[in-house]
Amino acid sequence: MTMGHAAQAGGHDHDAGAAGHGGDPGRRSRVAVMGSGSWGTAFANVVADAGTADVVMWGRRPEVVESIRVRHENPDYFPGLALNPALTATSEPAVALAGADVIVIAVPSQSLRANLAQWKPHVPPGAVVVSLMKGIELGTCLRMSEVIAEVLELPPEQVAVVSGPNLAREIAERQPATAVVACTHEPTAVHLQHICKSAYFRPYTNTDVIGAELGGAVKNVIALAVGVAVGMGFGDNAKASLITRGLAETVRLAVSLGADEHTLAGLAGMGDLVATCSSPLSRNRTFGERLGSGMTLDEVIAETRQTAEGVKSSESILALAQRHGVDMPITAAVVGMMHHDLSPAEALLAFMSRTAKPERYGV
Ligand SMILES: NC(=O)C1=CN([C@@H]2O[C@H](COP(=O)(O)OP(=O)(O)OC[C@H]3O[C@@H](n4cnc5c(N)ncnc54)[C@H](O)[C@@H]3O)[C@@H](O)[C@H]2O)C=CC1
Ligand SMILES: O=C(CO)COP(=O)(O)O
Repeated sequence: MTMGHAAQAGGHDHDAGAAGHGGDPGRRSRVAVMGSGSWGTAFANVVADAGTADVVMWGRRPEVVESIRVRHENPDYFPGLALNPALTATSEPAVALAGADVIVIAVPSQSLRANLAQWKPHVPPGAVVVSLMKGIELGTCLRMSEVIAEVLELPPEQVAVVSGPNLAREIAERQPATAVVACTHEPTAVHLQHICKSAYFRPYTNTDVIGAELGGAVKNVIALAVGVAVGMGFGDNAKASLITRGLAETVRLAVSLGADEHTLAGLAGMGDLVATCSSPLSRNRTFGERLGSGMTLDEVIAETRQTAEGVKSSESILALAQRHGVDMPITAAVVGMMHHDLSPAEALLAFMSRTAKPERYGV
């Protein structure tokens, strides 16, 4: 299903128009979307379709930027798909960031810190920075919003997260979807909700940033495990078991880090987990499926063009869990397969031969 631009443009609320942090209630927002891969492009298009803000994208490759600007198309990620003609693009970070009151970031998680260091001199004071990323930094075990706050020296009310069941291709095709906009400062979340709410994209606010981010990061790891099971030829019982026990270990970690467990029962937790683990569009699930079907890790890596965040983040998530004394057996099995030459068959054996337990423990 692809809806025309006229159909989406009217979908925004007028009751949520209060400006966010440092904003001027009467002024139209300027949104910079940093990253023109799959999700950066699809989300920039959502904001342009919502119609309440001017949107400029930043991308590294001049030819992609030129195509977005002139032909309203991102040929690398969504060939043939018409982007909103109001979307503009640049390959100069300083140009994208100039005058932005909202900065949305969609680069691979492990490159975020280096990108922020380059962008920092151009970030306007008072801008709200929104993470679309679903990863945990290697080494520091920090969530993306924590990396943003640390490098840009921003208070929590200027840092937000958008997460949920948001497979980029479906959203680029303007299929209906929901999401969570999380910020500890609720008026900021409401402002961002206003900026990205359209006829096909329905964001809900939440003040639980920790839960929203951990839900998004851990589901990538569980999707790798589900993919492996699918690749090994297993059916829906195995998938449902991994999704459900994956949610259990996500909740254990998130709650021990201060999240509200209701967030993990919501769109950024269960919603995203179900979408990602069920969809052939998921890069993480596809990565796992290739490994489970007998390809070597090197072969899978060579075939994977886009970011499968769970591969690297599985290590930082397991380190975080160990630091907090949280048991995450599926994550441990994924780390074994991704980083320690554990075969899918060995990982399955390790998981199934764990000591018997009550369903609910350690929360
Ligand atoms: N694609 C999806 O459906 C969704 C992705 N996400 C998250 O969004 C984040 C970005 O993912 P995608 O856009 O899907 O990835 P992608 O692989 O499609 O695009 C990543 C973009 O970052 C650029 N890039 C790569 N290395 C870079 C570096 N060192 N510095 C600056 N830019 C660099 C690439 O050229 C590309 O434009 C990830 O954390 C992912 O988990 C979240 C929701 C949905
Ligand atoms: O986060 C996503 C959907 O919400 C996209 O998942 P993948 O990164 O596995 O494609």
